[in-house]
Formats: sequence, C-alpha cells, structure tokens
Amino acid sequence: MTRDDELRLLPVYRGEQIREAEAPLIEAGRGAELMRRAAYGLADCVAKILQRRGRVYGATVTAMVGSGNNGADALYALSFLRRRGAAVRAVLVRGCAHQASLAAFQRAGGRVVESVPEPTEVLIDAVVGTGFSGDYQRPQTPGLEAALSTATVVACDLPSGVDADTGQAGDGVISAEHTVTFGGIKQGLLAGAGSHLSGQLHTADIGLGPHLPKTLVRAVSPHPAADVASAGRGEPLRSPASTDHKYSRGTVGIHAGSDQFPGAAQLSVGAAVATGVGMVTLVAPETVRAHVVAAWPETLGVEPDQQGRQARTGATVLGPGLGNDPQRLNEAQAALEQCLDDGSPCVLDASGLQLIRHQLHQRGGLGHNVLITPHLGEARRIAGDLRDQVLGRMLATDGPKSDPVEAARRLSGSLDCFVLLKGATTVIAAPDAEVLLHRAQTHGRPGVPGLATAGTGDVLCGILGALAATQQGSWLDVAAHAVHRHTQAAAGLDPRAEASFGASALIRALSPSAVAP
Ligand SMILES: NC(=O)C1=CN([C@@H]2O[C@H](COP(=O)(O)OP(=O)(O)OC[C@H]3O[C@@H](n4cnc5c(N)ncnc54)[C@H](O)[C@@H]3O)[C@@H](O)[C@H]2O)[C@@H](O)CC1
Ligand SMILES: Nc1ncnc2c1ncn2[C@@H]1O[C@H](COP(=O)(O)OP(=O)(O)O)[C@@H](O)[C@H]1O
Repeated sequence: MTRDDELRLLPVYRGEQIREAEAPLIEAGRGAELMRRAAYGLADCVAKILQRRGRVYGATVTAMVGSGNNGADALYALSFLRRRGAAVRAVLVRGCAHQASLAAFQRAGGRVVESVPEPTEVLIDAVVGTGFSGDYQRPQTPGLEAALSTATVVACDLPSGVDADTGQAGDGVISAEHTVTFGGIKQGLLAGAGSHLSGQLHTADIGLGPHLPKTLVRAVSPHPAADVASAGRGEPLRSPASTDHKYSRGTVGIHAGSDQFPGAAQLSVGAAVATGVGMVTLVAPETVRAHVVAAWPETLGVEPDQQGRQARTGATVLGPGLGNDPQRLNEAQAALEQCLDDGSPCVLDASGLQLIRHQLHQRGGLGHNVLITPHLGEARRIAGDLRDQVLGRMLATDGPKSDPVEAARRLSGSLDCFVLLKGATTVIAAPDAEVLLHRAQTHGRPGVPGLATAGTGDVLCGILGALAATQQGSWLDVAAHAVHRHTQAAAGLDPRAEASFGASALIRALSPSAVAP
C-alpha cells in the first residue's frame, strides 16, 4: 500500500438487510440455489485451508450443525468436500437438522457423529447464523474442546452466538480463524466482540447483489483485490504538487502538551511531521516547546498568549496532553471558537474533549468541521455530559445493549460533528449517519495489539492534523486514511502481533526517513 493508494470501501449490512434481500429470491423458489452457492463458498474456503495444511483428500472435516439454514449450509458444504475425498462428519447439536441437506450429506457419504473425532483438521461452526437470538451456550460435545486446540475453526456466515448487528457475544462463542460470510459482510463481524471472534473474513457471493439495499455503513479495506464486487473506492490522498509552497501545501496548528504531559506534544508533532505537511506549529508553554523543537526542529513554536498574532493554520489539533490546567484549556477553548467561526478542520482529543460541554451550552453542538476522537471511556463521559443513558448503555463494553456502531452514530448526531470512536475496530461516524468501520488487522487477521499502549492516540492526532491540513475530502475520508496509516505503521513494526513497540516507534514507521527523537 503506497501513501497515494485509495482505500477500498466494502458495504456492511445488518442481518435483517441480508434477510430482506434474500426474501424475494426465496419467494421466487430460489432458496436452494442461494444455499448451494453459500455452501460452495464455504467448501471452497475449507478446501484452500486443507491444501495449505497438507491436502484435501483424506483430511477430516467436522461441522457443528444447528437445526436451521446455517447448519444446512454446512451440511451441503461437507457434501462438496466429500466429493473431493475429505472424511466429513457432522455433530447435530440440536439432535435434528434441515432435512434435505442432511439427506444430501448422508448420500454423499458423510457420517453423523456424537463426538468430534480426533484428528479433525477443520472444524466448521454452523450451530446458528443470522437466526440467533437470546443467549448462546457452547455445545458440550465430547472432543470439542480438544479439537479447538488443534483444528482450524471456520465459522459459517458468522461465529455462532455473535449478534449479526452489534457484534455482541457471550463467553461460549467459539473464536474462528476464518469466517465465510454470505451475500455481504455483516456489521457484527467487525463491531464489538465479533471483530475479535470472526478472524479472517471471506465473502461468498450468493447472487444477492441487485437485491441488497444501499447501506450507510462501509468497511475500510486495504486489500485491492477485495472479494466483493460492490467494493467502492475512497477518495485518494492528494500528493503535493510541484508548484506547492509550504502554505499552499497545508499547515497544522497543534495545541498539545503541558508540564505534566510534555511527551504528548512530542508524539503529535512528530507524527504530523512524519505524515507530511507544509508546516507544523506547536502552541505550548516554553518548557514543552523546548523539548519538542529539540526533537523536531522543523516545528514552529508559539507561546499560547501569542497564538492570536500568528497566521491561521489550515487545520487545528486541540488536546493531546493538555491535562487539566485551566489556563491551557482556556487557550484551547479560544482556538476552538476560532475554528467554529471560520469552519476550518479541527480535531478534539483527550483533554480537548472537555471543551465539548461548554460548546453544547453555547451553541448546542459543534459543527461539521470538527472531529472528536474519544476512546470508549471518554465517549462514556461525553454521554454523561449529554445525560444520554441510552448512549451510555450502547458504549458499555459487554452490556446487553452494547452497540459501538450505533453509539458513534448517535454521538455524531447529538453533537452535530464527526466522531472517531477508537478501539480495535475504530468507528468513524458522520452527522448524516454514514459510518466507516476500520478493523485493525495484521495480514487480514484481526488484531494489532501493540496499539494498546500509551501515546498511540497522540500519534493518531498528529496524522489526522497533517492529513486534514493537506487534503480536501470530508472528515470521513481523511479520518479513514489516518486510521489506516496509523494501523499499517503498527502492523508493519510488529508483523507477529507481539505488541513490542512504544508509541514513538510508530512515528519512525510512518515515515522511514523521519528522524525520531
Ligand atoms: N435464508 C436463506 O435462504 C439463506 C440463508 N442462509 C443461511 O441461513 C442462516 C439463517 O438461517 P435461519 O434463519 O434458519 O437461522 P439459523 O440457522 O441461523 O438459526 C436458526 C436456528 O437456530 C436456533 N437458535 C436460535 N437462537 C438460538 C440460541 N440462542 N441458541 C441456540 N440455538 C438458537 C433456532 O432454534 C433455529 O433452529 C444464515 O446465517 C445463513 O447461514 C444461506 O443459506 C443463504 C441463503
Ligand atoms: N487492541 C487494540 N487493537 C488495535 N488498536 C488499538 C487497540 N487498543 C487501542 N488501539 C488504538 O490505539 C489508539 C489508542 O488511543 P488512546 O487510547 O487515545 O491512547 P493515548 O491517549 O494513550 O494516546 C487508538 O487509535 C486505538 O484505536
């Protein structure tokens, strides 16, 4: 991925939207065809896994099969695999199964078993798909736990027990290494717990395309060969022109750092410099500026009480490491007022999020030039300021109403600004209800755990500021590029996901030529 590359945007659906798209086809008597295509997609993925592990012929594939269509998909998939020589077994978790698929499975030579055989090379989880409701209990099948430590787990449509919309999941859900999802990516595979449990995602085209609704939720994918025909392209990043000078290229002003947290300023400024921008101005007290300018001499330092006399910067970042010093917060408040008046892009992060309360009081909201970047804990505090208990419940990590996608959207609507809700999946929400989901992943697998370290949010702020200063697009595009670049830098530093780096190393990874402090 070069820095000029576009991001692929893949449509993401709620379970109900997929079901509604299927309905006319089922009514037209094409249900079996849908199921056959789904089963073929699942079998194809399993066969490729078996080939990587050794060979398909003679390998044992066992499916945990429920009583609905999800189980039926797996039984048909096993029938395909049987024809390629695999030994296929099915555990009927509910004691019964979709009749036609069970008959096909048995005709093909598959065996119904009471325990998971040893060895099972691939275990297919097909107990329940989009028809899931209520609580999920992991089947107590003999041999299952042993198989989980050796077999590759492939979820059929979605890991059984994951809510297709919110990604909520109970303790019993089996974590998949791969999920083959049918018709379109379900939101629950990228949100909440579902994002960790779904593993590598594969989409099987079952012919729903023309029937799928236009969706406001899309996933940011770095893969040019995204296996979804309906993948769209994000706005590409603009490279500087040969005629640009530092002001036309874009300038960013960063209000960051305090005696308590000088490092946050260093990280944000370093990240902006490494991302590439015409000029970075740091507004901070002398003690902070001295450290930062020593590390990044290209930075212009400005004393906070002189900020009004400086030329306005194109974009402004307010918050990293400001702490609770009332004077610093007042200075940031003045800078925010100016951005709200002139409409220039502004990022509110960390302590800067405390400024929201005042603006709500003054103006009833922020504005579409503002992006707020809370993590879950900060978002809960904002929900408290808004006295919005429904939002508070959506932001609970594992409560029954937990729903990060809707939460970001609701917050964006309430504050009338863009929201970037940070986490392993970052949710970027626009006031018009559009949402982009960015799941942090390494080689297609969920997880860039090294980002869970202090200061990585400050680095993200610097990237956001630099991109906002140099790019023309809406916050949705700019934020998606920034989050992607942040995650790519981390995944590149830590390809084995061992979480063995600190936030300042991310700056080096953003731009190999940047001289890190
Ligand atoms: N509708 C269609 O034509 C298609 C559906 N497809 C598959 O069908 C699935 C949906 O099928 P269904 O609507 O039959 O539903 P599922 O097969 O997902 O689930 C329904 C079954 O799960 C049980 N169940 C529900 N909640 C449960 C819980 N909490 N614990 C344990 N069991 C529970 C129900 O009793 C019912 O037997 C999709 O996920 C997909 O795999 C695909 O075959 C493509 C075509
Ligand atoms: N487990 C994780 N996997 C992927 N990304 C993560 C994970 N934990 C945190 N992050 C990312 O790291 C950054 C942390 O930001 P933040 O919590 O504001 O850190 P700080 O305030 O210490 O700089 C965010 O971009 C977030 O999305």
